[in-house]
Amino acid sequence: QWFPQFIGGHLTGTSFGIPGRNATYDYVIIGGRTAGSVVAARLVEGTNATVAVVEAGTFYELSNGNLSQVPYYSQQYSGLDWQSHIESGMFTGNRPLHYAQGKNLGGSSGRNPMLYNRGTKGPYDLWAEEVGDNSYRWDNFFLFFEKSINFTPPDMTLRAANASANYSTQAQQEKSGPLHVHYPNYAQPISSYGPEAYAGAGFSPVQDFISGDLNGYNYFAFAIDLDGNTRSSAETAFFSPAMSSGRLTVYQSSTVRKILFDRNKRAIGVEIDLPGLQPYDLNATKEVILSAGALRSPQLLMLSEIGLNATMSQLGIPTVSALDFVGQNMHDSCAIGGISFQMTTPSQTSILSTEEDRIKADEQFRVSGTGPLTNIGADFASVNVILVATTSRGHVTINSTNVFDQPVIKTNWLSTIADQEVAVDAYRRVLSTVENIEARVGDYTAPNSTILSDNTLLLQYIQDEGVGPIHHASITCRMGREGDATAVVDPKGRVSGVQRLRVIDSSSFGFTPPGHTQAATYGHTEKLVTDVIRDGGYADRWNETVGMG
Ligand SMILES: Cc1cc2nc3c(=O)[nH]c(=O)nc-3n(C[C@H](O)[C@H](O)[C@H](O)COP(=O)(O)OP(=O)(O)OC[C@H]3O[C@@H](n4cnc5c(N)ncnc54)[C@H](O)[C@@H]3O)c2cc1C
Repeated sequence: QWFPQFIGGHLTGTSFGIPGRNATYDYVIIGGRTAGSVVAARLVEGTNATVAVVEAGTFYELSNGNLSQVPYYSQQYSGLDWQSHIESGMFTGNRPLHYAQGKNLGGSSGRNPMLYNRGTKGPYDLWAEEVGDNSYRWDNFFLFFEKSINFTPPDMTLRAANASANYSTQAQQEKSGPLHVHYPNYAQPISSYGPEAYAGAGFSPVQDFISGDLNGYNYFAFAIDLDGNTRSSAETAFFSPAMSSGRLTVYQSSTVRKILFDRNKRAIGVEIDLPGLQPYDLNATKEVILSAGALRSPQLLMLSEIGLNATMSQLGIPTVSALDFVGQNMHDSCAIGGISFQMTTPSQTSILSTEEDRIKADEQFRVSGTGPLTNIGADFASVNVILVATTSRGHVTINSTNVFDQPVIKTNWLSTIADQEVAVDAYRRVLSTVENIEARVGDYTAPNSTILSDNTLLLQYIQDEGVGPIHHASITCRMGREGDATAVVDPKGRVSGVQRLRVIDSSSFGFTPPGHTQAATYGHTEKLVTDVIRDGGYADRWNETVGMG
């Protein structure tokens, strides 16, 4: 049972840094979300170092309670988000669009709808080639995926008989990590029509979405903890358990304004802003690790004098390291809408439309861990279209020296002919699945058949009304081979031109595999933190405690 006043077995308040007071740690981590939580936990486990995490948000269990924890409500939030917007443009019908990024311990893993999948094999091999490090090859990288997760097969005694999910024997063996990956105890009624609909459109079943093949249909797995059927996040799985070590200190609701360097360009700490207090410093005797995510890691590098000379000189920021590609090269998936139609089965929303339904579902969730609240509302027959391997590239930059001002985000979705053609073709392909859904009633409500039959009109419709974020930004501090002038970090995540500073998060990928990005972020972080530990001289202890050769 969850007691909100306890985090990781401690009263809240234990293991917390004292705001306003300078302090010194071996490692200072900026951002306690997905990557930052994993770095903190692995450093505590694999070293005897002291570690501080500075996070602008707080524990989502405290600030957002059940809404963050119960799968069905997982996309509702208050105060957990940075409220960023992307620059509107012709490819998004000039609409202002919110771009979510979690602001809490556990990060976007505490704010996302928890889908867990891993991308396909080839792109990992490409990542390895791009950066000249074979650790990123699928066969080698698998070790890092496995380290994070604890897989549980679907419980078919609780799911409906016509909602069985495939999973591989490989998945079954993945039991040693802290992040729970599981199939909900309830499937959306429409999903039972999925196999027939997708097979009719020429797709085949895949054994799961974590073994390196995404080309086919199946149910998604989610980061859900079977014990309570609540969200399993980087905070619950990694961060909070690590707090019991006594060597992990968290500064919550605290925003890093700047990374500090000595005259030899060595990162020596961070400057923190907490409203109502004078700024104060945390010193790092070994390294500063930047894990502020794909939108805010480049922002913080630029505010810390690392980036494109032209941008920074306009704002009067001097340069410690002139790196032209900070914030450039942003890879991002985008949702492009879908096809709406009426159906005879209950939908995600209609199933809980009355007060009585909600009370019943709540009781079912609490008493037996079953029912609609265990499911986020999307299985595999929701007819959303997402471009997962895009060729359009965006960027992130700054127009202010204040960390509390939003970074400028330009996604440029659908700006290449290739992405435009795939978008139109994807709608056609989806159309052929929808044709086969027996539960569909009548014609489509949107887009109408005139638009659907004309490529130009359809593309315009997608740009004006369909395209939007699914929040998978990455590579804004791109990893490249040592000496690559277009890269920001090397294959160990070390920032070029300075010392003792690494970027470990989704911004420092070398290539973004198709699919959702949290599994790649967990794997990438597990890989880079082994580099931190080895470079810190802790290899022996690491091998002994974690068994990594
Ligand atoms: C709404 C949403 C839905 C998503 N859905 C899915 C999904 O279902 N499946 C999936 O696989 N992926 C999903 N993703 C993507 C996935 O969650 C991210 O790719 C992943 O969490 C990125 O991790 P990260 O560590 O790079 O960044 P984040 O998790 O964003 O962590 C960055 C942390 O740094 C903190 N921070 C930033 N600046 C500062 C500062 N100056 N000082 C202190 N702290 C700072 C932030 O508050 C944040 O906690 C989703 C993302 C979002 C936002």
